Amino acid sequence: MGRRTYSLNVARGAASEMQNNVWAYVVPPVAAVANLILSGVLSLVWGAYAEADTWQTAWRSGLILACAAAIVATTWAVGRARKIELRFASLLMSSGSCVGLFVLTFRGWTRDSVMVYLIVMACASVLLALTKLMRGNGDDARTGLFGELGERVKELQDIGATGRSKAIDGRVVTPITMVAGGDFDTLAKPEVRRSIASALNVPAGGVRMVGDRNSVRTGQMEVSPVDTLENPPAWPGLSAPGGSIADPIRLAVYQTGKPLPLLLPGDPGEGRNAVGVLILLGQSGSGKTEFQLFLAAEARSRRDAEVVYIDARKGKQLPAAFRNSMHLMITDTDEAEEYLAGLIPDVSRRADQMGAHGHEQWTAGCPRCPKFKVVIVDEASKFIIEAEEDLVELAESIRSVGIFMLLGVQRATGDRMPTSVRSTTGGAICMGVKDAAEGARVLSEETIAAGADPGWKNSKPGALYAEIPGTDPDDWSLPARTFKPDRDAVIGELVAYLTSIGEYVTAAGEPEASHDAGAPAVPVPAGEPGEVVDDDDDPECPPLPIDPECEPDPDPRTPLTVPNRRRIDLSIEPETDQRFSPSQIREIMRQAIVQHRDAGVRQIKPSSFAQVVEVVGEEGLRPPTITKILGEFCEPARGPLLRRAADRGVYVILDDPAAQPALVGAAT
Ligand SMILES: Nc1ncnc2c1ncn2[C@@H]1O[C@H](COP(=O)(O)OP(=O)(O)OP(=O)(O)O)[C@@H](O)[C@H]1O
Repeated sequence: MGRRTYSLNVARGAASEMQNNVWAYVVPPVAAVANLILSGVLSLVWGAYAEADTWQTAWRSGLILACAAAIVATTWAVGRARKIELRFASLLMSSGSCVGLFVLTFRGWTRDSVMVYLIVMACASVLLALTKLMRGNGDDARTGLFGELGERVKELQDIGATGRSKAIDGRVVTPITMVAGGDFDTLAKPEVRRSIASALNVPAGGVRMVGDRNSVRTGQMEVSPVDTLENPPAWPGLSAPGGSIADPIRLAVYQTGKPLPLLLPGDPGEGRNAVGVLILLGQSGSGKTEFQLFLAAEARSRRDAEVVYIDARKGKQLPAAFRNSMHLMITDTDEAEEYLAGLIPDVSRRADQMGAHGHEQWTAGCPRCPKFKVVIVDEASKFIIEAEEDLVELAESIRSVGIFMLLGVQRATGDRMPTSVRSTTGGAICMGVKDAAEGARVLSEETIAAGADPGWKNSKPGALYAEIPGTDPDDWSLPARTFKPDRDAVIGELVAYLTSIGEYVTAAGEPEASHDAGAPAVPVPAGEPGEVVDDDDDPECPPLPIDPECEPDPDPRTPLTVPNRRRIDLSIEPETDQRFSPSQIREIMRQAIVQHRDAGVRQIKPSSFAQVVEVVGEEGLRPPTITKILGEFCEPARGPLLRRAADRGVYVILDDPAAQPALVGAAT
């Protein structure tokens, strides 16, 4: 008795309430009968059958009238929140009781008066019972289309106001404004989000509360009814092969279907910082390796990036074609430590190089900046612990010199990820971990408070939350997922691209990595600042358009060294004070290359033209000019006569100027 059970099924948009409380139905008729008995007793001792004088009758009836008025008024007031049916039935019940009590007490019982009383009270009891049975409590939160959700919404209305909901990208977005003095964050509590998720029967992570950064009172509730990340999207291919590393890298897709862009360099124009060090947290099996492979392949396919992949644990298990595609692949712990230690002096070298031409930070498209360096360190915990100071120093300094470092870790506990390192990182990506608390080690409080819960463990590999510069902070608590892994396709496309630009060559049938690390981002125009450029104004030889597929030498300012080896007679005699036009210089160099080829020489370097320099003179053929001209000879428009070899600053002389460059297996 007295137990109530609810069964709620909001998913069907209906709710029902079963009432086992029989008192609710018994009390009204019993009370009506008790009231009748009471009126009989009162009529004998106080009312119609008592020998009362006028004064006694007056004050007794006055008292009963006052009590009756109080009962009727209270019934009316209390029933205000109830539906009109219940209010009417309860008012009929109480007023019927009061009128009946008064009339039967002071007029005496007649058959008609008793029958009228009984009929009215029976009617009121039936109405009450019906209302109870059919409409629950008969109040506004009665079972209905939204069941208890209506009650929750009503509660919400007491503390704030909801705006009109909109469906955006598969989510239902509802603006909420709290009452003055209210705090939107109270809605972001996990228990509130969970009860809303439960009421709506959506996944726990399907309810986000995104606060307004400019107001503590306003925000929006986002409900994602369907988990669109259940099936990861198919890999759409490399996002910008041959493009700049400054172009967004497409690695994952938000739950809303929007791509998650990864922008590694900074952009002062847009007020965006370079990422510098990025932490990738995820337990074993959460999809870190696939993420790193995607990222490495994407970065390697950008013309101005140099990619170093460090995986001392299972690097040797990675496909050979992938390993050979990297500029530098390190699979040995000692070598990795040595490399990371060497990055510190590299930072100051790069800073000097950029500072020399007045750049405060790495700038996309700058011909004098070194290539953007992408260093991916899988299983980085070991290095983080052993080289904490070095990593802190790197994290503080690499951002501006065009280095990005990804540190992949499985745990981010204090012993594996010191606060000193965590506080200097420029972003974090959290894949599946044990629970939200583990994720909170790398994600911000706001992200977790808004509803981010990366506790997928390894049940949803590739699912992640990303806090990275260049993304909307409102999206930091929005889950995303990497593309469905397809290593063969990723590596195949990368190798095809590298082959097409001559940076993936094979020797004896085995792929070889190209090693042009440190080369300038784009071809360097001839001449230093202030120096007279020798041929730009020459109408006979307009400068060729810059071809990203044929990059110049790493550092064209390196002075030429004349090797001690057999010279080839070019049959050109130096003429005193003779000045060569740019087109003549090119012709002489072309002849030199052809003669080298005829003599069986397969590769040349800028230093191979020492004899030409003797003829033309240093003024006409400075090192940057030689580099530029050699670059031009790689152009399809100029033959091509050469193609860049895997080794830095080395060019392969092509047998047939019309031959396609960079065929796999071509001689090096
Ligand atoms: N987006 C994705 N969708 C579906 N499966 C994925 C996705 N990303 C990765 N996987 C799969 O999840 C599994 C684990 O991925 P991966 O090896 O990258 O995890 P990991 O975090 O590197 O694990 P470990 O640290 O143990 O190497 C692999 O079978 C991989 O193919």
